[in-house]
Amino acid sequence: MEMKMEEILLSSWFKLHPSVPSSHIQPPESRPGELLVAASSKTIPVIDLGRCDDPPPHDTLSLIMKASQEYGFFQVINHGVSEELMEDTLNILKEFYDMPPKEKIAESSKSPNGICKLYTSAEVYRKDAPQYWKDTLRHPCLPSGEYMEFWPQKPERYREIVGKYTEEVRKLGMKILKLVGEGLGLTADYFCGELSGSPVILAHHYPPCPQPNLTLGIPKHKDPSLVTILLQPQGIHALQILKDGQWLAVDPSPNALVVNVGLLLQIISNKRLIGAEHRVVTNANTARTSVAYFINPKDKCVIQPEISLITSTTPPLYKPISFSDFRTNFLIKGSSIEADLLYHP
Ligand SMILES: O=C(O)CCC(=O)C(=O)O
Ligand SMILES: [Fe+2]
Repeated sequence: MEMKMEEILLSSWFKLHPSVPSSHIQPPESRPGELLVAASSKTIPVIDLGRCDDPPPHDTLSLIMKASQEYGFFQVINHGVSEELMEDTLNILKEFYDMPPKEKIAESSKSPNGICKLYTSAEVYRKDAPQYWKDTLRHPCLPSGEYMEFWPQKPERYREIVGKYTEEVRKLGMKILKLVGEGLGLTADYFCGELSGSPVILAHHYPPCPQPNLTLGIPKHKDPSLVTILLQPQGIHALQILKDGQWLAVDPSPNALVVNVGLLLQIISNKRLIGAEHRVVTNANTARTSVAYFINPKDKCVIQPEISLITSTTPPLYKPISFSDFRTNFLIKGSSIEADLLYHP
């Protein structure tokens, strides 16, 4: 029997189960075992962007490049996005997820082609595979405001707050991409045009889970973006990154945003920068809402190693692919698309 969307949404039914249903139990090798988790003192770098203009100017740049080479992940503080706006954005999304299922679905189903939508893992992952412990609201957030007429209108201030947040976080993203461009020896505006022309927002909601050791919020993956900027609440250690075979928990710094290199930037930089693998674990006590801002190219952009980074000793590692093909393949295969794009797997 087909289930209705409002019955599928995890945020609607999780309270009904005192234990994790078999559909959501991960196989033993994917479970968030304790053994691989590094000591909590070992975490990703925190970079102070407020010092950007301090001499010597290259300090921030070299910290960003180093973190992007060694971790593919860092947190930024004094990043220019207002604390109040960050709090308002997390709160409005919590309010969204607290609405009755039918209302949530109606508010996120306004676009004719499903570009703005609310989904649960059953819809994007194979239905016969183990499911993940989250729901996601996804929609474009173009600087031009295009598609905003399809965004939720409830909670009442959704468009105002998320519109303002995505505007501010874009400025931060472009600042970081300019520094990365400079660090790679490219022109300052290398990433400014169509390569960063199609940002989207993914607002995730992970309800409390009665048996966190059996489930995952998001499985191990690299982001299909140039760069992702993540807003997350304080006090919950849910995001983990894979570094040298160990899972490192990201310890949310006060008022920080998390920045990570996506697979597209790894390809364009011919692997000078790495898109680190990461995952999200669940917890028994507190619901977690996080907001990922993906800086994505326009569909027609061709993603390939930048020619000026190719030398006789550093030949291109990846085959060219249009972003629209990349996106379609990523939906089917996930991060394993990386191996398909290699010239010499
Ligand atoms: O919720 C998080 O902490 C991470 C989300 C994430 O990895 C993603 O949206 O790709
Ligand atoms: Fe991710």
